[in-house]
Amino acid sequence: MIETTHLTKRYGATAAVENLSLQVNPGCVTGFLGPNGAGKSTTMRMVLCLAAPTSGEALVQGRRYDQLRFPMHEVGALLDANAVQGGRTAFDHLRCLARTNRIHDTRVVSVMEQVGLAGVATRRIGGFSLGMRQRLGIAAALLGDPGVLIFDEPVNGLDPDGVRWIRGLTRSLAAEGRTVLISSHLMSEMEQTADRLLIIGRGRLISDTTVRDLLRQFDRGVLVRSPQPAELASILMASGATVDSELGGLLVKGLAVADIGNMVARHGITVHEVTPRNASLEEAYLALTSDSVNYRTGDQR
Ligand SMILES: Nc1ncnc2c1ncn2[C@@H]1O[C@H](COP(=O)(O)OP(=O)(O)OP(=O)(O)O)[C@@H](O)[C@H]1O
Repeated sequence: MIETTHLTKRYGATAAVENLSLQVNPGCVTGFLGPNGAGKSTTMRMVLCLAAPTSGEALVQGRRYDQLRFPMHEVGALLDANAVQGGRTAFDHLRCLARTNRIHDTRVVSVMEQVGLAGVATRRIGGFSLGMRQRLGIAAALLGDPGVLIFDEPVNGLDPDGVRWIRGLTRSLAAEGRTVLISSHLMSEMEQTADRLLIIGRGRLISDTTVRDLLRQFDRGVLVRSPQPAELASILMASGATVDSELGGLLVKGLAVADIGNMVARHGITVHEVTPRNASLEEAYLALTSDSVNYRTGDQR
């Protein structure tokens, strides 16, 4: 588990992270979302003791990262895939890391296979594409078989096959009972990968929710078309739903599709269409974070 309590980081007048208290639990993929400059990377860096909090604390498995004796066995992290020495081969890079935590070479071979880099193990990292570096960073994170994984923008630079691979990998790591925290700007990807969402803006927690609950919160109703609109509307409204005329039909809020179906069947009303108009995660996210965006282009104002 990852836990932060009143975590704060200031750089001069900039509050990168402000009084952030959150928990990231095992057994599910937690998406860490927020606009540019929201404080995601700074939070992750404080969890990994790469940046010192101005106040508050961040713990992994109940301890500060710098108190862990063999940290790679407890926490694996990918923060910046380019933070590697280009002159080393992929295998040597991982072997050097492995030795600092007494991890055997056989594990290096096995993680290289797991991330699909076995065929380029003896190539220098300097010639790797961003996607290959991301895979290498993930291999490094997995070396110690840790219970906690922290990935900052892991799908950056990955092709669609790679994106799908990360999705499967993170979901299976979570299914094994690990704690998995991923930051990303790709909402469609998060919709498919994450169970829980921690959304921050300007360093503060905006929402601690699940993908399902967030989508429900921004539910835009169900469009129902019927040749008996007035009769249908009064039945739906009598059950507490809100009904508006829209797009040549009725836009119903406050009732699920199944409830509407049961109701029209019970009252013998003919319907020609029942379409849920779900918000996408991207729409819900944009609505939630619209007040927290730091960087906006002229045409978005
Ligand atoms: N070393 C630093 N010195 C000064 N300011 C910093 C430093 N690191 C981060 N910041 C500032 O802290 C704020 C949060 O930055 P951070 O990189 O954590 O955001 P982020 O959510 O990861 O953004 P992005 O999605 O763009 O990667 C920004 O205003 C950034 O400019």
